[in-house]
Amino acid sequence: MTTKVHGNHGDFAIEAKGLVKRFKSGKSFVEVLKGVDFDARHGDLTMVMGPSGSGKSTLVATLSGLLRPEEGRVDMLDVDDLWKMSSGKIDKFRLDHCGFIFQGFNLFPALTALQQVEVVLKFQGLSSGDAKRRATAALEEVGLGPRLHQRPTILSGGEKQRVAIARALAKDPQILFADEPTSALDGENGQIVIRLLRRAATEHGAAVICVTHDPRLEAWADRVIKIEDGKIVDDQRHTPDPNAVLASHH
Ligand SMILES: Nc1ncnc2c1ncn2[C@@H]1O[C@H](COP(=O)(O)OP(=O)(O)OP(=O)(O)O)[C@@H](O)[C@H]1O
Repeated sequence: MTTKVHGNHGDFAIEAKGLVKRFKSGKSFVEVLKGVDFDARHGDLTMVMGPSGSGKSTLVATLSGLLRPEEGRVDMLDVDDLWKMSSGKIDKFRLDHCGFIFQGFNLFPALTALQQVEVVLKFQGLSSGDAKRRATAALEEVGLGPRLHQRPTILSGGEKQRVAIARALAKDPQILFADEPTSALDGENGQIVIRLLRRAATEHGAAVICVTHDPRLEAWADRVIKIEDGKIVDDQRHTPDPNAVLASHH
């Protein structure tokens, strides 16, 4: 299975130019993104790092169609200038092509692991049978085959994050956004999660964009972009080590 779909932008899944985002603060505006150029390649795990408040989450929100920038453009897959599209089309694009993983898991309390994943696939238009098969396969891929019928309250933090990853990967997204995906987890579970993100890039060909504070995650990255005070201050390619160790096992 591969999602190496090349849109209009060759190796690039995302190409953004001159992003400016301002928020109102009292009577004035605070500029949180100060003209950011950003790109991400298919098959790369691209890490976005930087201090708290530097604009990482804001950048991801403007790239993924969640937050409209005041200036700049975002080209993604076969879309030129995402923000020129209607909000309905942006939502549809996000649903069809992007997966999201957040720190807080964002699971529905009443649904089992299987239902959490199925619901998204059905929303995308899959039949019940196909949704069930795809959801089961995605949960098995993250090692949750034995937990299909459990609800979030009895799952550990690491298991919940794996459900969220299965939900994001089940639709085989070409672009996967992860915002602090390991920060609520211990080292062992953090390692499971970062390895799954690495695999999403290597084996599924997804462009994985991972926002993190944790410099230890750099070991898995193809590229590390550093942002400070709304500007990109460093951008380095790395050779990832898929077998890197985040924490000693107890
Ligand atoms: N909706 C908003 N309204 C006003 N200010 C905002 C809003 N969202 C973010 N900000 C401000 O923009 C700045 C950047 O926020 P952002 O969440 O992008 O930073 P971050 O680098 O992701 O930080 P963290 O690592 O703490 O999550 C912060 O100063 C924040 O207070």
